[in-house]
Amino acid sequence: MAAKAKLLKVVLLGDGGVGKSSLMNRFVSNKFDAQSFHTIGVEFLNKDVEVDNELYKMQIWDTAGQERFKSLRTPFYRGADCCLLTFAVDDVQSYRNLGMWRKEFLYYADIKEGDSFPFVIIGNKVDVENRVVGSEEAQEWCHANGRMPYFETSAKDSTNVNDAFRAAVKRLKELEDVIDSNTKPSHGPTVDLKRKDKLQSSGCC
Ligand SMILES: Nc1nc2c(ncn2[C@@H]2O[C@H](COP(=O)(O)OP(=O)(O)OP(=O)(O)O)[C@@H](O)[C@H]2O)c(=O)[nH]1
Repeated sequence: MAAKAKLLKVVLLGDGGVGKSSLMNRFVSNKFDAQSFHTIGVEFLNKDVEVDNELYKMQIWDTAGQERFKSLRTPFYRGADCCLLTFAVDDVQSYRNLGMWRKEFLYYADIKEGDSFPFVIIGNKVDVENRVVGSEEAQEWCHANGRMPYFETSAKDSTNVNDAFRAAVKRLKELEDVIDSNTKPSHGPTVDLKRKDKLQSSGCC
């Protein structure tokens, strides 16, 4: 019998119009709609993936980025296993808002600032000619804010979309490995690491 896939709740956040729905649809159905409408509330789709010989069912929650839908999206943050924070490389305000999105997620997911949590940052729309956010600048921000993995994607032409979603699973596994190795018996001082939410940021990768 085939092994059962582990269910992972993945939340997609970012300003309205940066391409969250388009990324989800490209990843799950390999489709792109140039006339994509704003999301109202949340929608989710599932996709099975294999990472390091393990099966995962990624349940991807696409949220409405517009401020007026805040109360509709925030109840869905709790229980998330990973979070993809998205901006568009041709929209500097969406890049400046990354910190706000991170804070909003941690607050409503009830995760303490400084706790270890698998975020991945996505700079979408790299196919456009008028990009205004540079790669290095974005990478530096990711490094300074918990060494989060950074991917530049295009939902339109598929660039890096699979890799960005899979990176969320890999990041989760990396942080779990850090927790596992920290909870193995050692001869050092005893620290209560039974609960994931007590682990401080490990700052790997
Ligand atoms: N050129 C280009 N356009 C894109 C890309 N991804 C999305 N778009 C377009 O950007 C617009 C907004 O895309 P959506 O996927 O609806 O954006 P969203 O982040 O889900 O927006 P909200 O639902 O309002 O939060 C649509 O016209 C898409 O076709 C991309 O990679 N390249």
